Amino acid sequence: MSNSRGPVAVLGGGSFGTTLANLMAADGVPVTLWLRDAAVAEEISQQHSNTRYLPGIELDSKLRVTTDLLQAVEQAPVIFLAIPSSALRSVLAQIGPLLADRIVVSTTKGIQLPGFVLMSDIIEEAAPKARVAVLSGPNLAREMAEGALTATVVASPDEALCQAVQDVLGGSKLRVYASLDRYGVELGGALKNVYAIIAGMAAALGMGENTKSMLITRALAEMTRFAVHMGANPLTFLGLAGVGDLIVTCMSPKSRNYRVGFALGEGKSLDEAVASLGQVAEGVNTLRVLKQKADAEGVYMPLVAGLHAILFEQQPLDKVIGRLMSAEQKQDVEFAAFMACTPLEGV
Ligand SMILES: NC(=O)C1=CN([C@@H]2O[C@H](COP(=O)(O)OP(=O)(O)OC[C@H]3O[C@@H](n4cnc5c(N)ncnc54)[C@H](OP(=O)(O)O)[C@@H]3O)[C@@H](O)[C@H]2O)C=CC1
Ligand SMILES: O=C(CO)COP(=O)(O)O
Repeated sequence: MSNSRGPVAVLGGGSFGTTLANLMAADGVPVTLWLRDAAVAEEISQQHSNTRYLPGIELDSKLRVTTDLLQAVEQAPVIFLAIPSSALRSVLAQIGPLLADRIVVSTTKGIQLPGFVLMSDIIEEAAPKARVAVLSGPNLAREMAEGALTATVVASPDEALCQAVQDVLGGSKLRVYASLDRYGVELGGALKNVYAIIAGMAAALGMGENTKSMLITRALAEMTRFAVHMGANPLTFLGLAGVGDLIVTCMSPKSRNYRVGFALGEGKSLDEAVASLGQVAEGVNTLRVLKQKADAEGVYMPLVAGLHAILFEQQPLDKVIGRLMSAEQKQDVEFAAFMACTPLEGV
């Protein structure tokens, strides 16, 4: 069934699934994109476009598409998942046993209830015998689809698995770095969405460049503090899946989470902001899950608490900002103390 460059299946025909599948197809990898909407499948196959999610992008004519989930995964030793976190369980329920011994790569940047469930947890529950990795980095789909150069991280303690994903996905437009810290990479990808909402809000409110820099830097401190508390390697957050992804999502109006924040800063309600987007912004749900977990674990996350207060506790923005600015003044990079006692390998 396998060789070092495919065949590959990509599940999910939104912005990111279409982009990843298209990159690999253009690079000569045999790839099948699965999506549920027959009209979109027909458009991709006949017109080589996906106007719902990537308007104006011409897709490679070698990209194969299907609405038959079993057919997509049957012959693929490597399977990428680009399904929103809220839908991952229902998709995997249809194919779990088929995934035994396959490489399954989650690109989904969300966390789900009950508790604090990562996408890799959901995959391992549905497909206990799959070889699971996560992929994360500064990867705005639209830019990648336009051919901009970027890099990403594939993370798993299984080095052969990482190598297989590097072989299949790495190409002239995309460098794929490996990491052993799957947990840290997955947390980085999910957590930065929350801070992108805050950054979008700050931009809409006309806040200064110093303010934006402070926000991004303190966001990095906060997400690292949480992740280290949970068992991740702090050094992961200095890499592409940490600071790399945080910078791009907090600075770019192409990020859907940033756009939700911007709409909120313009005075729209959360429902209006999400509805006008028409695509998934994982940060809204992640904020709920993260706040609950940070409280339960006793981790200090003032930015998360502040955004939660604005979005879900009806607290006025100026009061929240006032509280953040008057909080006790602490040490900079205090989380670096962990680095001295944390091994460099993945955990
Ligand atoms: N876009 C990006 O730049 C990046 C996104 N990601 C992550 O990838 C994940 C997917 O995001 P993205 O592609 O952007 O999302 P989009 O909103 O662009 O697309 C969502 C896709 O998921 C499909 N979908 C939704 N529910 C189901 C379901 N129950 N069964 C099958 N398909 C379903 C949608 O199908 P339909 O149209 O039929 O509703 C659509 O094809 C997210 O977790 C995101 O954080 C990661 C890196 C970059
Ligand atoms: O994860 C992303 C870029 O790396 C995409 O971010 P958004 O989901 O906010 O668009």
